[in-house]
Amino acid sequence: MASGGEQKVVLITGCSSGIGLRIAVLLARDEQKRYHVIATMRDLRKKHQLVEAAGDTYGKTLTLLSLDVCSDDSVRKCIDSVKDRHIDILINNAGVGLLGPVESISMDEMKRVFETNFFGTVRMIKEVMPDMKRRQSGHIIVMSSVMGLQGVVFNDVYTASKFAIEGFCESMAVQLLKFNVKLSLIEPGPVHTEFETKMMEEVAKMEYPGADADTVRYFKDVYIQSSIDIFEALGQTPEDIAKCTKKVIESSRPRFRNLTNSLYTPIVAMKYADETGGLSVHTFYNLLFNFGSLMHITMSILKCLTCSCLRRRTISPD
Ligand SMILES: NC(=O)C1=CN([C@@H]2O[C@H](COP(=O)(O)OP(=O)(O)OC[C@H]3O[C@@H](n4cnc5c(N)ncnc54)[C@H](OP(=O)(O)O)[C@@H]3O)[C@@H](O)[C@H]2O)C=CC1
Ligand SMILES: CC1=C(/C=C/C(C)=C/C=C/C(C)=C/C=O)C(C)(C)CCC1
Repeated sequence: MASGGEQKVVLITGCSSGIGLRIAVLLARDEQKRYHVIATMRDLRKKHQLVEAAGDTYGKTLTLLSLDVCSDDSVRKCIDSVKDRHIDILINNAGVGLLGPVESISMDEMKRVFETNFFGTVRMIKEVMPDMKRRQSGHIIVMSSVMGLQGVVFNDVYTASKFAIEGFCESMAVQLLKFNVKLSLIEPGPVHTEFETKMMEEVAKMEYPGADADTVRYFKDVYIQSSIDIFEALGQTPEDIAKCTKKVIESSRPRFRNLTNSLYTPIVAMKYADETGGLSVHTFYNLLFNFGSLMHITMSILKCLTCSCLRRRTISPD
């Protein structure tokens, strides 16, 4: 038990892999044992990776519960099973990606993304926030994305789901401040997790019916190739994001927005440098369609351009 205070109860969604798993393990392994981690996942048959990574913290500072963010029943049952429903820190991490030409994506697939990324997070906050407000304490963390701030071609629906959650949180944060409840967004750029692998597997097997041949070619031959370069040049590890999240939790005055990748900051900065939106739209167009083959070099230049001023605006894992 932590000396000089109670352990904080941290509930995390989507811990079967990737960022959620790494946050759960990092907090459970805290040397001062300041956290009791409730790691949740929708399918407990996928617990092995987490259990292995948790090592001897499993059953001590880390416990496992089943939770599907898309189900009212599952969320209610899970929170009711927590002692006194007391959660100090809620980490909304569960999320799914969706990539490809909009013409070939069914409305049901699009709704599934919003059900998980937007309504799933809202459902969790709705369930946990009233107790936090009553206690006048708590911290809600939301795993957003750089795509919550800026659109990326062929990620139209995923981007929209993250924009939606950014808008929701930006509104919510003001009210919560009145009740001494903190709300922070974490905004990673590309991160090497199953998120990336799952999407690449999808792309390999999909035919993209409904989209014309040129669009499919731009998507597969131009976007996907550039995206691979960008992941290679700028990709962070899930451990990096876990460290950034821990820093935000442990900060005495946590920021509302937390970009994690200083190499991606110049890309986001374009949005704020030109409020008409022209700069980002035309730069992205040029990067993709005019200098596509130079993406490697472009990414290197981007690294050089990342001045210390921009670095200071991100939360670094170290
Ligand atoms: N990887 C990246 O480049 C980036 C990711 N993010 C965000 O980070 C978060 C975590 O993604 P990441 O770790 O990369 O990807 P992973 O695919 O590795 O992890 C996603 C997790 O969400 C879970 N999940 C999906 N649907 C539900 C649901 N209905 N209920 C509960 N859990 C669910 C998955 O569980 P299951 O195994 O059952 O599918 C899995 O545990 C997401 O919100 C994503 O949008 C943000 C920026 C960049
Ligand atoms: C292709 C391309 C881009 C791609 C960015 C990517 C691939 C970002 C991935 C972010 C992820 C995976 C976020 C998850 O939430 C840029 C840089 C906008 C520039 C224009 C061309």
